[in-house]
Amino acid sequence: TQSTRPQRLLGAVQKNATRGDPRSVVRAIDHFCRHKEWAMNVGDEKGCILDSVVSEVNPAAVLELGTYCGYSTVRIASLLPPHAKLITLEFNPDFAAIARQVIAWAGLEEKVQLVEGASGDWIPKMKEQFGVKTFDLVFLDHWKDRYLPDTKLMEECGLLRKGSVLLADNVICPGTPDYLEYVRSSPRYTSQYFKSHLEYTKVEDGLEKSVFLG
Ligand SMILES: O=C(NC/C=C/[C@H]1OC[C@H](O)[C@@H]1O)c1cc([N+](=O)[O-])cc(O)c1O
Ligand SMILES: [Mg+2]
Repeated sequence: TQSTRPQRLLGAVQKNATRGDPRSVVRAIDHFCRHKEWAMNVGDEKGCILDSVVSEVNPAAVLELGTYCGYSTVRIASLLPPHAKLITLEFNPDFAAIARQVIAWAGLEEKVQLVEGASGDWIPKMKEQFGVKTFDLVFLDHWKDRYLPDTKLMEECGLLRKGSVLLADNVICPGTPDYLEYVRSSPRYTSQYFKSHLEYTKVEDGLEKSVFLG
């Protein structure tokens, strides 16, 4: 039977990356996506911006919305201080199954909790299920029409504190216009756009970094 693109991406990791070496996993996925098959990872160019924000925030608690194959999960987790935790939500069970193996190949299972299900269902349960108080950093990379409702939900559930950083992928392509309008016009956020390109292409895209002011 025909393999899926995520399965072929995992194969490229297992073939070309070194077990326990997150940077080699990132490099193997980028090579696969640039030279074999495009896939919707944040990619190397926007990935560098992601790395710089993670390093600047130095978060103890991170939430990622939209795991896909675990590329950004590995990038983020590889930069976390000891005892820091990353919870990543993925709705699609096939993607989740691949991501678990990519995260394991990178040797980052201890730092990552992958949760399968819908963000709208899980966000209200974060505190009781995972003992989370607030998130220092949230990376939004899931369905583009869920960025705004899920951000409002995180506010309502008290998951954001003064200084929490939201970093959103694809604010230009595919685009998240309602989210962008909200974080840029709300007095509760200070927002900054990092211009870049859609992963592995010359199409404009960018990341929006928004600091919650409490
Ligand atoms: O839809 C995107 N991401 C959300 C993914 C949604 C699907 O994967 C996770 C979720 O379970 C759903 O099945 C996306 C799309 C493009 N794109 O160019 O179409 C580029 C990107 O960086 C993206 O994150
Ligand atoms: Mg994306």
